Amino acid sequence: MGELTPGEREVRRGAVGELGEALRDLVDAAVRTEVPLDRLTEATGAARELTALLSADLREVHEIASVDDPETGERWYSPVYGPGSPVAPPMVVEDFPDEGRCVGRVTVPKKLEGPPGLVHGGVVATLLDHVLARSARGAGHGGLTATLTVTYRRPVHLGVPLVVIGQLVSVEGRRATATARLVAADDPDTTLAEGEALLVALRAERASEVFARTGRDVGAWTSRS
Ligand SMILES: CCCCCCCCCCCC(=O)SCCNC(=O)CCNC(=O)[C@H](O)C(C)(C)COP(=O)(O)OP(=O)(O)OC[C@H]1O[C@@H](n2cnc3c(N)ncnc32)[C@H](O)[C@@H]1OP(=O)(O)O
Repeated sequence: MGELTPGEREVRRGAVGELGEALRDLVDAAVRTEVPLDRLTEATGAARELTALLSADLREVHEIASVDDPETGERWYSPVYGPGSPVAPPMVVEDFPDEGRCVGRVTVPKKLEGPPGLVHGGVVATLLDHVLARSARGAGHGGLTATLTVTYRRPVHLGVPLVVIGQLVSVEGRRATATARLVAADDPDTTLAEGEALLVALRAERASEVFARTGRDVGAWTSRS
């Protein structure tokens, strides 16, 4: 599919979000089901039919989705916040660019479980990484994560509304430092996990090389974004 007009993109984004929600429900059912074997087999056949339906027109692995805007960095299939992603929790993020801050709200479902009943530690790191990079990007310092330090202070439970706050702390040339906290929405004074990251903006020519395979102009990871 070629580039969409803004109107077409909005319509398609709505449909992509609906499919994403339906697939997240499906994934949730798939990881929680205890139905008998014959039902599992029946579901496998139905899932394969659905795959064939969607596979009639697929992007190559590096191609950017027609619903995305690579210049602003919007990713409709982001594994963190993408409305179309079956694997995203998904997190809903509010940006406060003037304050170099962003606030994510998320309730992590069963599919992202680590220890029984708890959120997988790698998922905690992913949520923190996202708000760390995003707080810097919102304030005009787009960059890739060069270092990420995560401190796990308390177990993070599945099915509980969480708030993840990213804050840009400092900028020096192409380097930005940000910190983040993850708390339960009903107990915001108790830090469950915290993160610190160094984000390094790509030089424009390096960004062209790194993203060449997408075939599009991707500006969101350089210092001008
Ligand atoms: C709307 C929706 C929004 C959506 C918002 C979306 C948010 C999504 C968040 C996802 C974030 C990710 O997962 S990003 C993906 C994971 N990260 C990556 O893939 C990065 C892989 N690493 C690299 O590509 C590279 O190592 C870089 C880019 C980090 C640095 O390489 P480079 O660009 O060549 O930089 P280089 O010249 O070496 O260094 C530049 C400066 O940074 C310093 N520096 C570089 N690396 C380090 C380091 N590890 N520790 C300390 N310092 C370092 C250097 O000393 C130097 O300082 P000085 O000499 O200038 O003083």
